[in-house]
Amino acid sequence: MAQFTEEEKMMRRIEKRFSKGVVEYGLIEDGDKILIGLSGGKDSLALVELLAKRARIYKPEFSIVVVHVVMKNIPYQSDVEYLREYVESWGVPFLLYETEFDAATDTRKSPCFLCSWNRRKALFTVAKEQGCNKIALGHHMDDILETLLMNITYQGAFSTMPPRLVMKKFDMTIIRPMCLVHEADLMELAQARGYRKQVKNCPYESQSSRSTMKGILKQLEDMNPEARYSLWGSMSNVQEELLPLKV
Ligand SMILES: Nc1ncnc2c1ncn2[C@@H]1O[C@H](COP(=O)(O)OP(=O)(O)OP(=O)(O)O)[C@@H](O)[C@H]1O
Repeated sequence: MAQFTEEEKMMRRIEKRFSKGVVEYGLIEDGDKILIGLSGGKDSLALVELLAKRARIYKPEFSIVVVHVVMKNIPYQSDVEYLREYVESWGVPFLLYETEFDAATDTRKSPCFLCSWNRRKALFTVAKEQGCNKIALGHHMDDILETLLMNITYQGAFSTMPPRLVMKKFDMTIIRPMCLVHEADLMELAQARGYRKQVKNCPYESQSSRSTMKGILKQLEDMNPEARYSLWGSMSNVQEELLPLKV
């Protein structure tokens, strides 16, 4: 019987969960043109590899293009040449898109909100320019569960970042093909591939509530090793009759 190395086992786990997510949530269809948002972090670097390999398979037939958005007014250095080389090594076209925003014009909104809003706008602009019908983001299962816990705790809403979000108004669909992939596996992949770390020096960056939720997810898994699957399952098993719905 074939013996797999730890690295091969990790890759098989990632590819299996990636394919399951893609099929279960209907993320890729024949004729799709998908724009991948590449931040330079480990998750979107992995997403480029997974989608590039998938695009070589005959069915469904789809094409991909990658964009890295640089926010000129944020002193956040990206190693653009490294990203370009990495993406092109997978045979995928790489685009660089520079934009900026003025945090002083809307002081009611935090710079982080404005930055991510403008980054999202840039992704839509490039997707339209390139004739893409979908935008793929590098969120994984842990990101989605942490957002679920954050939305319950801070927003009082049972919601998260869905694997597939159809935005009718913009004629665009956001997809998260790594929705079932575990972050621990992506960390191993990053090490195995030796991704170059991007210098993060955004003066506004704070990850506090997300890293608290990461800790809570970990505690839940310590209590019940199946907790992540239960949390995930709860999102498609809403028992309305057992909830306090107002009359
Ligand atoms: N500067 C950017 N240019 C293009 N896409 C981006 C950029 N920043 C983020 N994205 C997209 O949005 C997703 C979520 O962004 P977020 O900032 O939460 O991720 P990250 O932790 O910086 O990086 P990654 O998820 O790639 O490890 C990324 O996975 C990527 O697909």
